[in-house]
Amino acid sequence: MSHDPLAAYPDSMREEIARVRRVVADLHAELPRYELVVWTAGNVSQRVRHPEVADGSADVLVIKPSGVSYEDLTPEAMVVCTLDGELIEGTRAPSSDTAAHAYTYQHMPEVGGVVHTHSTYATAWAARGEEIPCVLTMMADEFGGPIPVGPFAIIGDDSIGRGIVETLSTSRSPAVLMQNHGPFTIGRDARAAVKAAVMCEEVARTVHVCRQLGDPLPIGQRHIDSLYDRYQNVYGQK
Ligand SMILES: O=C(CO)[C@@H](O)[C@H](O)COP(=O)(O)O
Repeated sequence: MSHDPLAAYPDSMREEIARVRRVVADLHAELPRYELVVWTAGNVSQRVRHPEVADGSADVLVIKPSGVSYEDLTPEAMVVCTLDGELIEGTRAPSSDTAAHAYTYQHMPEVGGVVHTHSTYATAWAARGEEIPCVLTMMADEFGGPIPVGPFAIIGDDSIGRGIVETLSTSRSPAVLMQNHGPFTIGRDARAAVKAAVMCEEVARTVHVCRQLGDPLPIGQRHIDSLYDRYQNVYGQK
């Protein structure tokens, strides 16, 4: 009889994992569509919460397999891991950034989605280790201030995840520019994290272009707070 790696999880969680497989597979197509990646250089994940373990310790994450072309990322190709980054279900190894995603979920319980790209303009700011100043109303809306820089960290252990959490735990921004590497974004779900990645690249480009023409004008903190509050709590279809 074949072994079911998800057998220990409640039926409702297994159904949610199947749904999130489709969500995460579909969202990966947004990365090349918005020109945030080349080749396979980006990844998306979403948390699935265990309905009977409130502290999040039994949650899992769904992420793409490492090094697989975006056109081959079907729901069945997605990989399910624990929040320790251990493989639960998948036919290929999970993304090489799984440890960073997992650490973020472990230490930021409100986070439901994580995205990593090497999008050109945001990564250029990361290469300089300079935060993107909040000089656009669009930045105040989505980021609530500057987009911060996280520490230089080498892939392979928890150091990237630690840098993401240390930086974003003291910022309203859903995006962090990991020095010399590129942007990581978070959200209440994977779609929100993908939106943050799209908006991060857009404002990185706009502020870069602005800086070619002169010095951008600052926005007063009172206005940044007001814009952020409106966008986060009023804007759009509720
Ligand atoms: O930054 C890196 C490698 O340095 C990774 O983000 C890869 O570029 C994408 O890796 P996979 O998700 O395909 O494993």
